[in-house]
Amino acid sequence: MSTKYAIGVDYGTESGRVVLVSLANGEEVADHVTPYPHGVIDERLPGTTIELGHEWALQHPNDYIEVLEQSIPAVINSSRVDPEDIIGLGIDFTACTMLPIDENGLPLSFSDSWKNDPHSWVKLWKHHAAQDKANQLNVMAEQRGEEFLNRYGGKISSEWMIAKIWQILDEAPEIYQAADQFVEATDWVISQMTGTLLRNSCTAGYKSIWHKQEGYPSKDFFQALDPRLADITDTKLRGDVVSLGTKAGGVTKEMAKRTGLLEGTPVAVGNVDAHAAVPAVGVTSPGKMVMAMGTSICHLLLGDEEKHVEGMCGVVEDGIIPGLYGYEAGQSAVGDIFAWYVDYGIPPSVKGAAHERGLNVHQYLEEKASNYRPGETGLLALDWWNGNRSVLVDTELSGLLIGATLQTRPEEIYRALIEATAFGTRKIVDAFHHNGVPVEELYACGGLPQKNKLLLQIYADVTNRTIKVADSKQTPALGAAMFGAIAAGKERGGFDHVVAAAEQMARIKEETVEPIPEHVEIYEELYKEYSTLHDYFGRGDNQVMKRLKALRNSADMGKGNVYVKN
Ligand SMILES: Nc1ncnc2c1ncn2[C@@H]1O[C@H](COP(=O)(O)OP(=O)(O)O)[C@@H](O)[C@H]1O
Ligand SMILES: O=C(CO)[C@@H](O)[C@@H](O)COP(=O)(O)O
Repeated sequence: MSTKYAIGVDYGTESGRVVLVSLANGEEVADHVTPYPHGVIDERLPGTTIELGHEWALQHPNDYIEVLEQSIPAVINSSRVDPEDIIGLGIDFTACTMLPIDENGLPLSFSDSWKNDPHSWVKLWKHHAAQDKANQLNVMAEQRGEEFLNRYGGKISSEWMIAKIWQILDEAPEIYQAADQFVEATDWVISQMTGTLLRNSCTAGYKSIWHKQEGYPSKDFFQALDPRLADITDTKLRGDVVSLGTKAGGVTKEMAKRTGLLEGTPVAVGNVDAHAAVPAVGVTSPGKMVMAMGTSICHLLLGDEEKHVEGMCGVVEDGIIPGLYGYEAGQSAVGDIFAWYVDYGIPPSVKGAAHERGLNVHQYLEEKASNYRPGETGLLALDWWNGNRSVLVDTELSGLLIGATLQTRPEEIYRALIEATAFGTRKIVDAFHHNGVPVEELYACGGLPQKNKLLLQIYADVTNRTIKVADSKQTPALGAAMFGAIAAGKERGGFDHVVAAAEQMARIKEETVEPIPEHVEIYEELYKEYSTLHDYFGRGDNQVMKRLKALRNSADMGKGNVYVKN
């Protein structure tokens, strides 16, 4: 039999990345990136003057289709692989990235009647404007002693499906009414490729409070939350939930024409970006935490039993690898914090100096920051520029930098920001490790490990653990391709289980990043300081961050420049 291939599509925050992968050894034969034409929509609706409020983040559904149309032909053409030999396709996506669709499966934002209402658009994972709804949901669930809350670390996040839907219902009841269903973007894109809409168990489990045995929370719970939500799971969230690797269908004639794939090529049900990365680095057993490091960090871990860990995003049976419990936690901003600093925080002289050296600003600051030893900057930061996902689960928290003096230099702040994100990861590692879900080793994948060596060393030092690094440019896409090959099945040259796919295709570098004992010692001291600040500002002793956000919101309302629904 000739070599067989699969395609994996990774839908990130800013772009979609497509890889064409050999099923013989996981080699990425070709890859192509399509930046989303509309990017992250967080100021105003495209082509209008309709302004969005703070914490809003939307996307354009057509951008996702653009990725398929641009990048799939590009990888087929550059690899010269015969489409006959491309036996399957899988995708992974940011999540919960959700949208309302009509009876024909079309996004409401495509309709002239609704397109000027921001609530008809895709709400990106980092849309944080539903925090109020998440708070109310958490209070209600706790008062009623809802069991499900334990599976989500004690709190449901505002980033997730129910809070986002409830915000729509509250602020735009007409959009709620008009929506036939609310779906994850990952499921919607698959429906556009195959003509079949199925909900995958990964996003349903982690983002929509669905449980393999118990299903969604009870009608009683939704009734208590808001009587208008009572039937939601039978209506707007209806539909089969199927496990990862299930074949959703074959590529339609129309999509075959637009992508160059053969009609009928098997397509797997949708998956989540970070979760797809786990088998792609060869992790199929407990004790190994995978960090998908990019705009944000997602931390994924496997276990034999269901344990409850403070502030984790969720534990879902079969959620990552069938047969095991999959745990997820995360940090809502990591690369995004460095991007913010580089875009808004540095003087022009740094840009000029970087340019002269032929480096981008990140590379320049990394190089200069590498000359400092741990503790030498005298700085410490809290990494909450986009709120705290784990372990505090509070998007209303914000960033903090302490220790700045007239001598403080930009590269020192850059280093302190990296260290802060490493301390945030250490909180997550400790939360699992001390609650019966051991973390022995770390695996790094995503864009950051490829871009910043200093960052990886700091993470190894702060967590005092060895880090293994993915040997793949597009790890989630490689994982998605594995699930595409599972959808195709063994008889067509694919696989019958993800463990078999991982054994053959996973890619990890030989070289590891080891903690440096002298650094570990100093970071242990700094971590104690971080923990004090973390608890003081994050656990209610000092609510200054929330009061500041409330003041900012009132000021904005006064100026009338926040999107407010009548
Ligand atoms: N040299 C660098 N060091 C640290 N962060 C970087 C560097 N270059 C880019 N970044 C950050 O990487 C992030 C993008 O990560 P990537 O994994 O490529 O994308 P995504 O999060 O969309 O999957 C951006 O937030 C950007 O600020
Ligand atoms: O939350 C999840 C997955 O559960 C991610 O999709 C989200 O953090 C976005 O990931 P990226 O930072 O774009 O890689």
